[in-house]
Amino acid sequence: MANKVFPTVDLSPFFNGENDENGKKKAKETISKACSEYGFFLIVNHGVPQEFLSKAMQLSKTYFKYPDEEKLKCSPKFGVPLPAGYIKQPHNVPDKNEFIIMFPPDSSFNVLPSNPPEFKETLEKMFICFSKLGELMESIINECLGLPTNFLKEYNHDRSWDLMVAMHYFAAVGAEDIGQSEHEDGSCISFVVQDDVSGLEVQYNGEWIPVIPEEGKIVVNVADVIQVLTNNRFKSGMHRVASPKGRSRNSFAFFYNLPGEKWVEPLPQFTKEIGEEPKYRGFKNQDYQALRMRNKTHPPARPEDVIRITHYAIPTSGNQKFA
Ligand SMILES: O=C(O)CCC(=O)C(=O)O
Ligand SMILES: [Fe+2]
Repeated sequence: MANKVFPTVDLSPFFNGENDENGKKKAKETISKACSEYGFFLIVNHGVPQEFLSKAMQLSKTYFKYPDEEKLKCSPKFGVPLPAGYIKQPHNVPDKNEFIIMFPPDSSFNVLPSNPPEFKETLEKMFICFSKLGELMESIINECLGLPTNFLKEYNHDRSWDLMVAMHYFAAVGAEDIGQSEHEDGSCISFVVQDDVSGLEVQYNGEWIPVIPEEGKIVVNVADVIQVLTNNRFKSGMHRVASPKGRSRNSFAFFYNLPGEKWVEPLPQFTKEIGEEPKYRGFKNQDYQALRMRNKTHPPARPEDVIRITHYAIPTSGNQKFA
């Protein structure tokens, strides 16, 4: 079954030098439409070889099958600002998953597995591939939005806040189990590589639409930072991962982030230059990220108390949804 809603964008024109202007234009139109409606699309010919992705997925599956005592050898270091390493969700949270979080390969926070052999090196290589892909996607989105050349690149110049997560979702046991609860990503742009077990779903027109796994395709979504900068022109899509039935599921997520010290607010191009009121008050990225982290460390009793980007929304008559 192929994806009904989410379009596939061929990125090959962006690797062919200057000579496929038509191909680039088509890709940008598709991306712009998807981002203004629901924020998700898929990419092919993205420059990350399929054999490499399959190998990474296989190594990740092997790792997560190890007994806990082996996996716990990668427990996060004490005293780090953000935990990197192996983490299993506590029993009292609805999300039934475990994962390895990593920062850029040169980060001293990383605690990466020494088994299976080659897993660590593969994760590090993958991080670098995704970081490059993030730069490319950011430049395409910059063009889709008609921003000055290199605007986003200069604004988001420091890659040390990027992170990658190797995820393992446990097969469903109870009816209310969820793989990952509904959320929007707090990044600029996110990438997901899924195995062949479905689960990722995006909210669109009040329905949860599955993003069907297709070999070789990488899922891309624009996230909260882009939504705020563009004053909602591009949407940070709400998504979740359903609990896999019968067998477990593996995926990789890469978050192309904005450095913590950056100020985020709707850009003049999407507000005063076009006569629109800003839909968000400005904030320092790290303050928002800290609130999101608190959602995880101290989950609020009521789902409506989870801090999302709407925390910064300015309630106006034209912004009823956020009031
Ligand atoms: O595993 C997936 O398919 C999606 C993961 C995700 O949405 C996330 O980690 O933010
Ligand atoms: Fe996500």
